[in-house]
Amino acid sequence: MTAPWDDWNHVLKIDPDKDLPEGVTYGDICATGTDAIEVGGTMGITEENMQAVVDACAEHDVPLYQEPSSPDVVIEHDALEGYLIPTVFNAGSPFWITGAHKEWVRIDDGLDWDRTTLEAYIVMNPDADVATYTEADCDLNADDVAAYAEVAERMFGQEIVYLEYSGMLGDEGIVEAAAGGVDEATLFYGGGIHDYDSAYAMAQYADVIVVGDLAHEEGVDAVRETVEAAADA
Ligand SMILES: CC(C)=CCC/C(C)=C/CC/C(C)=C/CC/C(C)=C/COP(=O)(O)OP(=O)(O)O
Ligand SMILES: O=P(O)(O)OC[C@@H](O)CO
Ligand SMILES: [Mg+2]
Repeated sequence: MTAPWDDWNHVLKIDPDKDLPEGVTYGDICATGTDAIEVGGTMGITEENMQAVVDACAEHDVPLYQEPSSPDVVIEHDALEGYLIPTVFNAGSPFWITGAHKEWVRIDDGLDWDRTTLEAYIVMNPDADVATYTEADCDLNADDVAAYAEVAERMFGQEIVYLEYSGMLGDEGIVEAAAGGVDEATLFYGGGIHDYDSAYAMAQYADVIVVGDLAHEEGVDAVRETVEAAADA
């Protein structure tokens, strides 16, 4: 079975709690050539700010996915292709592995499983909000990361393994190890991508690179460079 992300190289992650640079519109963001937009962040996420970003991107021609940080910010919107739901394999509490998901299933009896896919996160930057929030054990070497990736795919049938360095550029050796741990699963890499070279370095090993803060801090020309690198790698 093929999934949309089998054909992706590049994803933009738009944080509804952050502004765009002066003069940049959501239309500009959607026209960067990225393969898809994920709307999500760790802190300061509400149904209202999620809705506002999806509304602003809705009329533009790019696949839109919501990446909720908790069940209470999940929104329904005709413009959404689907939901990418994190599960944090190296979280300090099972709440972030299955607990939040159990709550979501319990409260939402109309949950649209056909449009829902999990992302098996391995969180690597101890200083990122997502690491403190989920109390992730980021003290992992290349073998640990490769093994988590293999466990995600083989034991838990995960289609997407997400190596998350949010806020810092990852170690190439670790990204290579993660790629070695998966067979069929799609490897997403995110964190610290800020130009062509950093994008290329990560995209050599990852199937899909995710670019976040650059869109909020630098704008569309910088993002376009990373789209180009992802296609070249
Ligand atoms: C069951 C449902 C619907 C949701 C639970 C989903 C889980 C387990 C969330 C925990 C992990 C999490 C908060 C993921 C959000 C996506 C993410 C990693 C965003 C980037 O975060 P940072 O870059 O650290 O945060 P900011 O940029 O917001 O500071
Ligand atoms: O903001 P950056 O560091 O680009 O990280 C992207 C993404 O992986 C965050 O979840
Ligand atoms: Mg971030």
